[in-house]
Amino acid sequence: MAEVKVTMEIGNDGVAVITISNPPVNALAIPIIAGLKEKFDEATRRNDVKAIVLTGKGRRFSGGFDINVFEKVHKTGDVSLMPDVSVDLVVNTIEDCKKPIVAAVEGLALGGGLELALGCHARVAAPKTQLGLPELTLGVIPGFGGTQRLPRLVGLSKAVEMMLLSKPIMSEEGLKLGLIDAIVSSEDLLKVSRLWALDIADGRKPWIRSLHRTDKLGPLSEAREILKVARQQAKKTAPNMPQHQVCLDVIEEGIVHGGYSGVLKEAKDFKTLVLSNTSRGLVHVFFAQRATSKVPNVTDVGLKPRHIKKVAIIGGGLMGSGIATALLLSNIYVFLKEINSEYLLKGIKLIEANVQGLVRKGKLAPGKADMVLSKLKGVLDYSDFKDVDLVIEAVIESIPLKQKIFSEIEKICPSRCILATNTSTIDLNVVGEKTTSQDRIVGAHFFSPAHLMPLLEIVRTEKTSSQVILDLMTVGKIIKKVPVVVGNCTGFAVNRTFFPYTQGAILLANLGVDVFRIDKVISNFGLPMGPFQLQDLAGYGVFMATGKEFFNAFPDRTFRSPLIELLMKSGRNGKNNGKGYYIYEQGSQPKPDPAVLPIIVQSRRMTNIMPGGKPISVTDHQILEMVLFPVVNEACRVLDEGIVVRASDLDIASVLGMSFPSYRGGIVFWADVVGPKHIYTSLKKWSEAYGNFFKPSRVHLRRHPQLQGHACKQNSYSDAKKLAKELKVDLGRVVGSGPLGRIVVKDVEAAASSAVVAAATVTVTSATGCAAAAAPGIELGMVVPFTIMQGAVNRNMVVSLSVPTFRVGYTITTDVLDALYRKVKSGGVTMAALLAKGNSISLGKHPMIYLRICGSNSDGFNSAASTVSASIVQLGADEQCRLLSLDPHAKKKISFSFSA
Ligand SMILES: C[C@H](O)CC(=O)SCCNC(=O)CCNC(=O)[C@H](O)C(C)(C)COP(=O)(O)OP(=O)(O)OC[C@H]1O[C@@H](n2cnc3c(N)ncnc32)[C@H](O)[C@@H]1OP(=O)(O)O
Repeated sequence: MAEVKVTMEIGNDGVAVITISNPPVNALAIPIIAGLKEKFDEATRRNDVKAIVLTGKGRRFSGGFDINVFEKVHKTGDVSLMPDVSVDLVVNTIEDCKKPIVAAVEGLALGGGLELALGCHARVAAPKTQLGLPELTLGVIPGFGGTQRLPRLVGLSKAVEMMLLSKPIMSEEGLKLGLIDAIVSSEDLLKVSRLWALDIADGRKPWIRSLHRTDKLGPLSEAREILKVARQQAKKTAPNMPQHQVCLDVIEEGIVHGGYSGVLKEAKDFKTLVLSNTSRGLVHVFFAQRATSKVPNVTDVGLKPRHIKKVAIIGGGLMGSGIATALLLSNIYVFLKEINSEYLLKGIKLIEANVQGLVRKGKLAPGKADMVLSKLKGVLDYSDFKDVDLVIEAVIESIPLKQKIFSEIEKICPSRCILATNTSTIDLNVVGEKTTSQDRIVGAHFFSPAHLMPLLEIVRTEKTSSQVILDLMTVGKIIKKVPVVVGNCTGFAVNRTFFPYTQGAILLANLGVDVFRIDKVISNFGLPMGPFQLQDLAGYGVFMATGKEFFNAFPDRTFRSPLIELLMKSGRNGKNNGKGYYIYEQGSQPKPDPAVLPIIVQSRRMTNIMPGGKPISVTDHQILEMVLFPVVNEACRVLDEGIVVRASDLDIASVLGMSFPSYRGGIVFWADVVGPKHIYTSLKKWSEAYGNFFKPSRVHLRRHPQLQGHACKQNSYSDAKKLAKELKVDLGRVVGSGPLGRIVVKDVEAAASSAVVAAATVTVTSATGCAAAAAPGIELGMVVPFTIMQGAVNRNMVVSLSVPTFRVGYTITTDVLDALYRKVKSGGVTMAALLAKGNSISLGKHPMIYLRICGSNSDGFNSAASTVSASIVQLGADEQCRLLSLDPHAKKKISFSFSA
């Protein structure tokens, strides 16, 4: 691990170069701040030092104050962990230093990094260096004097814009604004900075203390006007976030009472904001987003991403054209395939419109549009698919059509080619059923509009290879998406978690609550629109189609309402035809349509769920909870089934896929703040009053410690911790079953198994309800310790059986399982079928284990199929597997289809 340190070198010219070294971004960690203080003090003291240059190692000046310290403050509530940098280091040590200090800035100077540079007496930068104060995105304000010095260097308007929008500028613009004094090549940066510092020392260049300047602030009345407009703007754009208004107040303090007074207020208000829930939520999102890049058995097994140069998209509709646009914008060649020239032309036009739209919004230079579009080729057959690296199918949600396409592309595309589907609901095993390339099949679930929405849900099955997942994650990053790897289930992570969102709102409407009030409550909470406006936007057809999937998958907890059908019958189709719950007219905001109310009344009559036939009386707060708690309830199930790698992945997915407010930290984080107990008791109360839709999942209670995240991390026994490290299990996701909820070895083993993608075809449970201790061998009639076996078997599946052996209580060589699979694969037997057969045999041999149908109870052990099968491999029952072939359409039938 690279050392976190500050070094100082003194040259013969009498210039001390102080260098920050804390890779990868030279964050200002506590030891760095202490090191800076020490080196600056030493340089000031020493007679052989005439001037000082401050720089960062590795061509990055600094990414700002160490955000990990915020996290520590959030966990402990101890704000004294924040050192006094602003006055002690930046004002007293740097700005008021008796020797001139020049910042040599390269790569990036963000947040506290830029603030250190602002405290220096001049700034020399390399070309294309990012300069910004993005602290507001973390729920705080600049805290090392940035609110005071930036306006004094670039003027008030620009400084307010940079801070409130958290938008960095490049050094080229910085030079024009006066933030940077000179731009020189990277090679000359230190040389020029040293000379600059000496020039200041010798009076050839001005010695400027930014905090003392007032020339760019303008008259007070003008400044007040700028701040007033900014306040009004922030009220609209950031209504639930305190840091915007505080930032403006602090700037005003400095303008009215002087820079030093502003610095003091800034430091004080910064400490208050660090402790706010907004900062907790945003800092959580910062780390959660970065954590999505770390996928066990994918990103930590030494695989290298392959280069994806050419991509074929099948289907030029809204999704296909959006995905194509995103790829083209990142210089990737795209073949867009349609079934006839009319559709193809339409698809190409949509892409052109997307690109032009970006030009209009200033997001793409006009000269670049042609270059982007030159990488697109429309095709009507597969002849260009022979050397593509990735195919993304984006046709309508029809199983037979998708199956046909996949069996065709499997034959045409090279064997290395990734075969991806953009389905939002259909089981991937079903999509790939007619192929033998299931290891290359993966879900690439984009969100509409695909060229703008940041989330890419990567859906893997138990057969998708790690290499394919890694490649798709890499493409996702290249096209500037945040890829989140999830498991295969109805709706995957985002749609599955949020299906109760619209349903809850419709249920409330049927209970007599006004739909426009519900929308208002939700948008006041921070989502960009309420659930009814969202239905209008998505189109009722989409809503009906996905709704059906959820009704089928989770009949125990879906609410059926005729409302959407009634709306459609009345000629409404949402935004598509300008008429939904709202009226949509060109150029104006959607207006609530009172004419929709009789339709809602009709729906209420038909569902007849209002207690005593009267609308229920609820507060706005209750409305919010009745819409969102069922979502939390489903999130618990999604976590429990291991659909996401870690709880925070669901937070990111909810923020980026559903626009859940980032300052609330995402759906799981928010639930944690609200309190799992309150959520559980509320759901229980409502389920008693209004039915099963609200029934708290059985996993909910078990998940309490999990929702409290870090709490359980500190509450695990050391042997459990050791095992978690070995099995790469995130303890934050583990439910403790030991005394006082502490995590014991057994819990880690169980988590290791369920964290991996759900094989999810069958669930198994033990009649004893818990795992037995590890046995030295398996014998007839024994209770199979499946929770112990699960994790190991699954992990081995996921790394494509590349690990030769594993040990879990006793040793089984995966070669055996591997060899067995190879043997039966050619006969059309899938791994799932093999495992299912294993189950059935185990079932016969071990009476203490029984199977249940998947979906009938989500509290089962999803991945146990593999476990029990491992025992079968051990018993050498291979010849019976040949006969089987799994029909993924009929997952539910699996447990009936095989007899021991
Ligand atoms: C008092 C002060 O006013 C308060 C502050 O300074 S608050 C901090 C202000 N600074 C920021 O907000 C910048 C935050 N960082 C970023 O925007 C981006 O990381 C970046 C533009 C610097 C670099 O982006 P990129 O090259 O894509 O790398 P990215 O993956 O984001 O980060 C690399 C690693 O550095 C870490 N990192 C980045 N900035 C960090 C910071 N300020 N503190 C601690 N860690 C940081 C990331 O967590 C990540 O760690 P990981 O590899 O373990 O996941």
